[in-house]
Amino acid sequence: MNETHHVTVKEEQNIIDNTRKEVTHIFQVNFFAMCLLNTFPWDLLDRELKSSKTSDVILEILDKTCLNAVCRENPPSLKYRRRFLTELIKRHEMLEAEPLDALYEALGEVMCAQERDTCYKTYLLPTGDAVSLAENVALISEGTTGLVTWEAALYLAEWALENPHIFKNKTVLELGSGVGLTGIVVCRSSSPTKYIFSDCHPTVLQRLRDNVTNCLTNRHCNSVQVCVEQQDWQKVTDEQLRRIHADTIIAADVVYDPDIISCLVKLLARLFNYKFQESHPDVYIASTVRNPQTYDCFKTELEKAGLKHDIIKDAVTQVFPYNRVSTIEMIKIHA
Ligand SMILES: C[S@@+](CC[C@H](N)C(=O)[O-])C[C@H]1O[C@@H](n2cnc3c(N)ncnc32)[C@H](O)[C@@H]1O
Repeated sequence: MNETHHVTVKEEQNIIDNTRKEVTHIFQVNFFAMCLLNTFPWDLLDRELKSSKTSDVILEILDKTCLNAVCRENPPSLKYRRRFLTELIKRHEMLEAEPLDALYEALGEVMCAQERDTCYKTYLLPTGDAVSLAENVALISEGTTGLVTWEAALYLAEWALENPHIFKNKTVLELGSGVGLTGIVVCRSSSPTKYIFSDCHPTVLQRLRDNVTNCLTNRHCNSVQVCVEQQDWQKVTDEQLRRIHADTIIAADVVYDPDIISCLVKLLARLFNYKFQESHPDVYIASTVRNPQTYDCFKTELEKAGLKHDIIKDAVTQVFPYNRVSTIEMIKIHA
């Protein structure tokens, strides 16, 4: 019997449809997280345009990005949308097809509007749910790094999605929460009893409160008790720590400046040495290793404070789009 399988017209159409769905989905995920435009799969789009000989895929992308309801409500920055639409128009022009009115109308709309300091980045969860956070356009502003989501926060959130048991029915304290991505994902996916977001910077705290209020409504996690606290690692009191009584402590990208390492380690040592807690908390810290010297200094300080650590090497499923070139290391600290 001849076992050669000839691809039927229907199967071929299915392959084409799936490829198109995949391309439009990647464009949507990258657009809402405001990924660099050169990380978009433009070559796949070009191929799709050439093979289908229609502009349909461009219209689908437009529908899933600039014209999508999420974009109307929580838009990426104007500059970003302008550059995105300009690139989309360029790709479409290469097809030598009739100009698409919808593309030019969308560009016209963003050309007239006025840029703001704040934009929205939206991260899509595996359930399809969106987490839209108000973030600053600049990586550092108002003297803080806390107004944007950093890669280690996205990594820690991906790890949390795969390890809900670490958080389920626990009181979780997050140090240096920034705009709140990790905690919001944990609260939406892992059913902690209580989640305490914390930071020291007043503008960051205000932004954090807004994001937490918008992203953690009763619809998302009605059983989690959520609060946002001002907590400076240098000033946090025994009374505050006693009241929080955390089972699990997490932090992302808090080891970036040699000046703050010593007060962070002192706080961690206090958390381990408290008599009021029958058992030690579980402490997980995810860090982007930008400067190996700074990171080594953190580990040396941990050792000096009598704290040991294990490197967590779990592979995580990639959920969020971010630059995975830099090394991100997660450690679990123990006494
Ligand atoms: C690089 S950002 C990381 C924010 C967030 N965890 C993320 O990864 O997206 C560092 C955060 O640590 C906070 N931070 C720095 N020093 C602190 C201190 N002494 N006490 C409390 N928070 C601090 C900053 O305000 C900032 O929000």
